[in-house]
Amino acid sequence: MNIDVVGAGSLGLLFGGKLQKAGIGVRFWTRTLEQAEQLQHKGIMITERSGEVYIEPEAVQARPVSELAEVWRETPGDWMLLTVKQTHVHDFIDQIRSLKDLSEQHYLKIACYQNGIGHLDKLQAALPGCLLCSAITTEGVKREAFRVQRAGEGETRLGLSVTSVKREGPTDEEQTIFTLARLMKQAGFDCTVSNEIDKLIYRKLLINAVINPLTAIWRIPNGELLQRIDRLNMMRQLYDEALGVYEAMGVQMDEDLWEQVKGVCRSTASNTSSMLADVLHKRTTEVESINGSIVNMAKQFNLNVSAHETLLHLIQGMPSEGVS
Ligand SMILES: NC(=O)C1=CN([C@@H]2O[C@H](COP(=O)(O)OP(=O)(O)OC[C@H]3O[C@@H](n4cnc5c(N)ncnc54)[C@H](OP(=O)(O)O)[C@@H]3O)[C@@H](O)[C@H]2O)C=CC1
Ligand SMILES: CC(C)(CO)C(=O)C(=O)O
Repeated sequence: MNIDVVGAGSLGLLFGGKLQKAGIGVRFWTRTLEQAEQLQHKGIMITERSGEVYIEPEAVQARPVSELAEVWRETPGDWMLLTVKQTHVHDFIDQIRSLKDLSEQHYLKIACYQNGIGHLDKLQAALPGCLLCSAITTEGVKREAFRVQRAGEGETRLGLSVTSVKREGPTDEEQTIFTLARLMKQAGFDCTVSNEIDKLIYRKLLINAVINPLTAIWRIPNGELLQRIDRLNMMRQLYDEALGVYEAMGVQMDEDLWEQVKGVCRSTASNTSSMLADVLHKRTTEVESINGSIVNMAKQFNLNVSAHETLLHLIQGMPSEGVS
């Protein structure tokens, strides 16, 4: 079994590193040659509550993603874990577009970890023959060079979104996804297959659409959103607007979702949200695929989502190096 991890960032190094430690073959594909070389010289260090996991440099297979298509034609992998940000999905597509006509035996199976929505449609359009599995995870991981810090042990759910086009032919897609889940479990992750993955995608989207832009604008950790009534009111407005859109779309959410949103603020109280981290590092944020998606969905129903729209523009207008 060979797993290709595309994007050796926080999630990529955590999942790839632990899969490799469990004896599964892993190849890391980096954006730059420099990062591939760094991993091969330093190895990978994962710090978790239960201790440290170290992958020796000589055990790390890392190459720049520009070589992926060529290597794949010779030695195809079994699964690809796509752990780049939403803002880099189009670059990934450009790198592997030439693999879109692979044989039936070696078709691409990609597990997509991105927050927000929009990536599945882009991937499906560019790579119509591939199997797209969504990976929704509550892991909280940070990276500094070759070291990753796992905040706690989250849950990962794999599944086929209704937007994924069923592949033709005899392949049993569900069994294939169960196989990936088994490997993840073997590597120590709480990972199962869900037949409600769309609900989880929309739940996560709503949580990110409420917490991320506000923490990024106010530059506060997640828990501080609950400390003042004016912050809570703003959260509630974002929540109500998003829920109105979901209702119009016929997307069902749990009755206690508002409590769940506040629960995430509590359980990740000291976290710097990913959007705040991007703003602080002057990186392009994922706001377009988070609040921007809510705005786009609202347009289809002529709904007013002014809070999402305003935050979308405020965050898009923040200084960035324009790295994507
Ligand atoms: N971190 C977390 O705890 C969680 C993250 N997510 C989601 O998962 C996704 C990934 O997040 P995260 O791991 O934190 O992000 P990171 O920025 O840590 O990692 C992304 C990695 O992808 C690399 N990359 C960019 N473009 C390419 C490319 N074309 N080919 C190969 N590699 C590329 C980046 O390289 P470089 O650094 O050189 O630019 C970087 O190392 C995001 O959508 C995020 O919202 C979801 C749940 C939890
Ligand atoms: C749930 C939350 C808000 C945790 O920080 C997150 O997913 C993020 O920061 O992107």
